[in-house]
Amino acid sequence: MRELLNTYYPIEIDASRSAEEKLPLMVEWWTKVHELLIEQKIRRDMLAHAVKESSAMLRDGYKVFFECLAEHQVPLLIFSAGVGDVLEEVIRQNHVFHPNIHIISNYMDFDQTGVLQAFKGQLIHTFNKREGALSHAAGLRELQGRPNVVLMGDSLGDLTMADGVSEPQNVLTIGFLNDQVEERKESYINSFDVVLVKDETLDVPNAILRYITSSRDECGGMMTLLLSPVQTPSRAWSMPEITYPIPM
Ligand SMILES: Nc1ccn([C@@H]2O[C@H](COP(=O)(O)O)[C@@H](O)[C@H]2O)c(=O)n1
Repeated sequence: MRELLNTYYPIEIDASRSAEEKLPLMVEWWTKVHELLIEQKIRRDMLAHAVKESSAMLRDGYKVFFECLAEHQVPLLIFSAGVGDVLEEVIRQNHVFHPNIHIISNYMDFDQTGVLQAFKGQLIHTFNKREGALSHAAGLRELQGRPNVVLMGDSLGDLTMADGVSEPQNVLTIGFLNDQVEERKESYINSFDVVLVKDETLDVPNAILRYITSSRDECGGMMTLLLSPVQTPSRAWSMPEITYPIPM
C-alpha cells in the first residue's frame, strides 16, 4: 500500500499533467488498493479498533465546525475518495457524527460472515467526484432551496463537488494546498476563491461560519457545506502563507 502511495501520489499532485492524463492512473491506483484490502480479509468488527489504534485525525477546530453546522441544521456533505466505513468511524469516535452529515464515498461490502468481499457501487477517486455529486447529492431532499455553498477541498478535482446543487447562487470555494506548494500555487489561486497553504486547521472556515451565522442568522439555515476531508498526518503543515481578511 505504501509502495502504491509512493508511486501514484506524485502523479496525483503533478502540476505538469492534465486531469485527463491522471484519470486512468488514479483508477489503477484505487483498484489496486481495493484489491489489496479485499485480500486482507478485513472483518467489519475490526474497523472500530483499527481506527482507534490509528493516527487518523480531523483538522484542528473540527468540533466547532461540525457543531456549528449541526446547530444551524446546515447539511454537511462529505465527498471522500477514501473508504466511507473508516471515515464514518473516525467521525463517530470524535463524537461529531450529527444527523446533518451525508457521506459519499467508497463503502465496503461485507459477506454474511462479516468479511470484506468487495466495494459497493461506482468507484470514487479524486477526479470523478462530479459523478458522485450528480448521482448522490443531487437527490438529497435537504439540499432543496439551499443555493449557497461553501466548498472545501485539497484537490482541483474537489471543485466539482457542488455540481449536484441545483441552481446554485453563491459558491465559496476554499482550497487547502498541502504539498508541492510552489508548483501548484498558481493553479489553486486561479481555481479556488480562498487558498490556504499548509494550514492544518479549520480556523478560516470557522471564522466564515461565525460571520455568516452571527450577522445574518437566516443564512446559517440556507448554506450547504461540501467537504473533502483528507487529513494525512504524514503531510505536514505550518501556518498559512496566503491569508485573506475575514470579516469577524
Ligand atoms: N489508497 C489511497 C488512495 C488515495 N489516497 C489519498 O486520499 C485522497 C482522497 O481522499 P479525499 O477524502 O480527499 O477524497 C487522495 O487525494 C489520495 O492522495 C491515499 O492516501 N491512499
